[in-house]
Amino acid sequence: MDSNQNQWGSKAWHLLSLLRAQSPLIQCITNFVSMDIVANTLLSAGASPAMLHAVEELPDFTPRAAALYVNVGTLSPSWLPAMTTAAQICNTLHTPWVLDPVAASASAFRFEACRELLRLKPTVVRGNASEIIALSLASAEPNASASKGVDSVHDSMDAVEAAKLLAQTSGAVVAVSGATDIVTDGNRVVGAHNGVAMMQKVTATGCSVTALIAAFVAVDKSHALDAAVSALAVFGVAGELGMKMAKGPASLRMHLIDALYGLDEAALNSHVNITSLC
Ligand SMILES: Nc1ncnc2c1ncn2[C@@H]1O[C@H](COP(=O)(O)OP(=O)(O)O)[C@@H](O)[C@H]1O
Ligand SMILES: Cc1ncsc1CCOP(=O)(O)O
Ligand SMILES: [Mg+2]
Repeated sequence: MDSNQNQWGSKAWHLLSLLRAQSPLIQCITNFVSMDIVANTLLSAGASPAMLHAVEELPDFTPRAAALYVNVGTLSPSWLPAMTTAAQICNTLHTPWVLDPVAASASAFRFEACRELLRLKPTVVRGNASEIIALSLASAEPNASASKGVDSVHDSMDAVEAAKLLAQTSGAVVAVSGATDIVTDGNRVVGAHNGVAMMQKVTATGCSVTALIAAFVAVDKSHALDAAVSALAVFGVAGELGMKMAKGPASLRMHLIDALYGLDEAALNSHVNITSLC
């Protein structure tokens, strides 16, 4: 193993250890499908999740969160003001917040909501390749043929230039999940090669890894790219370890969460596979 791998392994372990020690409160405004697995992912990693989305509660609650996670998966008009208000509170308090633009191009309403949220300066945006490609285009209209609902029709490597462009125009660190997870700040591009294909067969694994990115950013606000890469690698390693015990998607879900909870330094160091892509 080369020294870069050792450095990434040490960094990812350091951040996971901080997360376990600090147990940061992560406010999640996320879709109905994902609520259970997102909360269990955050708990097993050491964070403290809370699913709150009533606008009336935000002035009291959002300032207490160490990070905010916003996910538009089951967006409705009544939820959007909660998302934008919570993001604005975070910006005022310099609290990091992370956006998951699920199915960004599914409809004009959702596409415009994602663009409005992007204007509120998320710290990190994590999507699959189709979502990131859709959002990076200059067009004011979504291209419906460029995606299939919540699932990607592109490989993550197809989205490298789109991710760089989106990072440059939004100011966010942009992460694209897939066989290779890609993370860029518009300049550096890093690839995390962990995970197993079966993770795509468990609903809301993408939502879960975005929430995990929020937890990692909560414990290292000033290094969002490193935190995002580490979270993606940790989740991918948990998937690899979980897959050794799993018989299919349902048992992978259970074993991935168990593997994340039990992940130790030796296993993380020996599995982390992160490279610089430019
Ligand atoms: N072909 C693959 N090989 C390994 N890991 C994968 C593969 N596809 C997706 N993953 C992993 O599954 C998780 C969810 O990613 P993805 O399916 O791209 O997100 P989404 O659910 O938002 O479409 C990520 O942790 C990603 O690294
Ligand atoms: C199936 C589905 N429908 C609306 S949100 C959602 C979950 C999407 O989760 P992910 O983006 O992690 O696959
Ligand atoms: Mg998704």
